[in-house]
Amino acid sequence: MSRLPATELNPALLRRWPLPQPGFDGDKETRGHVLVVAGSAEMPGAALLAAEAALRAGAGKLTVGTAASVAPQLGTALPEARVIGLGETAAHGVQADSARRLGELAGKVDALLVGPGMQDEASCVELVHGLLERFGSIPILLDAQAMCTVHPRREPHLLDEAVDWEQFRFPSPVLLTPHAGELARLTGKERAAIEQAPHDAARAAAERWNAVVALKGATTVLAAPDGSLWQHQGGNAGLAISGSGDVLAGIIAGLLARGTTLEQAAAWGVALHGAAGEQLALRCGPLGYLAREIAAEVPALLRVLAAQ
Ligand SMILES: NC(=O)C1=CN([C@@H]2O[C@H](COP(=O)(O)OP(=O)(O)OC[C@H]3O[C@@H](n4cnc5c(N)ncnc54)[C@H](O)[C@@H]3O)[C@@H](O)[C@H]2O)[C@@H](O)CC1
Ligand SMILES: Nc1ncnc2c1ncn2[C@@H]1O[C@H](COP(=O)(O)OP(=O)(O)O)[C@@H](O)[C@H]1O
Repeated sequence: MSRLPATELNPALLRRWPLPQPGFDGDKETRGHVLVVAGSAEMPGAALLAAEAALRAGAGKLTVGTAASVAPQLGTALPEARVIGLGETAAHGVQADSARRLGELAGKVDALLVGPGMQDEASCVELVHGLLERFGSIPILLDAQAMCTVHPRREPHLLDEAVDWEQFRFPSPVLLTPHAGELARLTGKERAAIEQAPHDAARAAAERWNAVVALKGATTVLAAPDGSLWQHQGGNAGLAISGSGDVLAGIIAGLLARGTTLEQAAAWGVALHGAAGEQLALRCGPLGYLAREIAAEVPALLRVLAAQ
């Protein structure tokens, strides 16, 4: 099969791919309710970064599921959210049976993000499988630890002996947002090999797992299971900062809640994140701006990109 080259994700392309816009009389429900399952005792900040970014991308309503020990602080830091405290494992993960509790929200939320700042791979993977069963009809983004669902590093026997991980595929596409280090870990390849051929790596992962894959880096490559391929060049090295990927995941989840496809949310999310980095570099300097400052740039950029 001939392979088409990657399409450049630039403002002109995004203009031809407009985001769903609410009517002037739309209430918050019309812009979507996003559920973010994220954070742990050691990384509560990742949940805060991702969840706030979802609202900055225009989602109307936000619920966060996080480790019970940090839920009250998260609720105080993010008063716009409903925060559900979930039982914790000894290894600081969210207990897998939390999928049942969160499942009460099925039918009430429009997009699901799982993974930023989560710990305990085994419980996380079981939790994700439980969430996939319950939220299969809405768009799902798996980031960070939650991506281990495609191939757990440790203790797969704890999960389901019948699963052949080499054959694992999502029953319907989800969105994955690995950096090269994560994709290396998930595929068993060397990070250098991924970095040398990111287009091939993203496309192979998308086809293998039946996922839309955003392979993050200075150039971010976006691949769909049907072989479609985009790339985004923009932003700057200041975006390579702790928590930046958590913000990107939140922006994309917010766009998904507004009614975009997985591909469109990833394309717009990557472009908005890069443009936010460019704004911050102009205002603050090329390095040293903080991940927590990225999301606040997004509303104005949405206006600019949508209006061009
Ligand atoms: N405030 C917080 O609570 C934060 C939590 N974070 C969470 O920390 C967890 C682990 O993050 P990391 O992936 O940085 O884990 P690691 O720092 O453990 O990195 C894993 C591997 O990937 C490589 N790697 C890291 N970043 C890379 C990149 N941008 N490109 C290529 N290779 C890269 C590393 O060299 C390493 O081999 C995630 O759950 C994330 O959500 C981080 O996002 C930082 C902020
Ligand atoms: N040199 C660069 N130019 C543009 N964007 C970059 C550059 N380096 C990293 N990025 C972007 O910054 C983000 C970093 O995400 P990630 O590595 O997951 O961070 P973290 O895990 O610390 O939150 C990605 O979206 C990546 O594409």
